[in-house]
Amino acid sequence: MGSVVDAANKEVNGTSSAKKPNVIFVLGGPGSGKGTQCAYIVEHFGYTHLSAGDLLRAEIKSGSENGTMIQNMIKEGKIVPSEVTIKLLQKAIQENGNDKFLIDGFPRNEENRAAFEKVTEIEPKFVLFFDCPEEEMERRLLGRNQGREDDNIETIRKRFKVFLESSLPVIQYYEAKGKVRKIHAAKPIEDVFQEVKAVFSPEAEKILELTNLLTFYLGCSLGSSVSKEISRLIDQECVLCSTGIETHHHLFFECEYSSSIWKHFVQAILPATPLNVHSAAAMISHFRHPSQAPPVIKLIFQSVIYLIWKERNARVFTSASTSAAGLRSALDRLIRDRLLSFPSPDPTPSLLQFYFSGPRPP
Ligand SMILES: Nc1ncnc2c1ncn2[C@@H]1O[C@H](COP(=O)(O)OP(=O)(O)O)[C@@H](O)[C@H]1O
Ligand SMILES: O=c1ccn([C@@H]2O[C@H](COP(=O)(O)OP(=O)(O)O)[C@@H](O)[C@H]2O)c(=O)[nH]1
Repeated sequence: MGSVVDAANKEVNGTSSAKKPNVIFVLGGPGSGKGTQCAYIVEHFGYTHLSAGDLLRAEIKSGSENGTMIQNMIKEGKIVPSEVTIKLLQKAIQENGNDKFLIDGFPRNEENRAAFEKVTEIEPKFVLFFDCPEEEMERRLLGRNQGREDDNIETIRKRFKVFLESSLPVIQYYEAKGKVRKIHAAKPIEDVFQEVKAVFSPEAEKILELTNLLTFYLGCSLGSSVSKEISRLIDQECVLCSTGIETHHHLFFECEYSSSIWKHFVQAILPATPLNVHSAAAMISHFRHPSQAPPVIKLIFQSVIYLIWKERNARVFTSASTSAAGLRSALDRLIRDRLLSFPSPDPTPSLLQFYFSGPRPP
């Protein structure tokens, strides 16, 4: 077992992403507080802050050949051509010794996003989205007082329009991938940072790792709403076993209740009980089995995590609870129903037949 996990960990760490910097896109309307919160994140979590707008303004000041073009675009609230901004961002990343960056105010449209991904081959770890009503953003920008040529009411209105028409679709693109962490940004600075801090907490990092690994290995995510809800877990006594603190690791893998669910699939389908997200990933990636195995295993992992999470919520928010045996039966039904809807590969046996070669609930 150890060797399989080691091999998979090596594979996870050895992917090209290990050499690539860790990037978080910080998005939100003009004046939503991106720069302000980035300064706090830098101080608390050691990221390097790269503001695309600041880099463009520095380029104007440097007297570069693009300076006048950039200045005119900013004055009009328009988006500077991708190649100019991406070159500046790439240079800033390369010149910096850090390996984790907040990219603030970029990508501002779909073209920015696609070009950045193509040129740098960097996928953001997640997108921090500061959601703030226009009236509040307008008030803040008019009071910003940094001598910016674009902080006048006429340009501000143009920037809002560009944000709605061009930048929101980028946020929606990442939302569909379960990567957006939305922050309610209309509150006082310290309150906003409390929300930001939760996104960067070790537990949130772990669940991000869990969902990213599952996405990576399973080829599909748990769904953005489930991932978002799971990331809100707070440390309290585990409602499934009442004997541990409900961390993600405990809830999904260590807890007696959960491990009894996993054990149900051991022997016939899974080689061992997954101990953590890495061993889960290892099993998925190193599974040597007939062609039917990968989709079935993928479904088992998704279904177990989903039903454990549902059971946890039922216990936290209602008085209902299901025994481990009851959950195993529900899981069995869920998996069979899902497998019935899968197209059957040739030649037989079907996915369902493969699943039935495993154990049945007692
Ligand atoms: N939560 C907040 N409440 C009130 N004012 C804020 C808040 N966050 C930022 N500001 C102020 O609003 C202005 C715009 O903030 P900034 O961080 O520059 O926004 P952005 O980078 O999104 O354009 C600044 O003057 C800043 O001090
Ligand atoms: O990737 C970027 C970032 C900024 N800008 C330009 O720079 C201006 C100011 O952007 P910044 O992020 O500094 O400020 P915000 O509008 O978020 O307050 C924008 O309106 C755009 O004209 C751009 O073209 N591309």
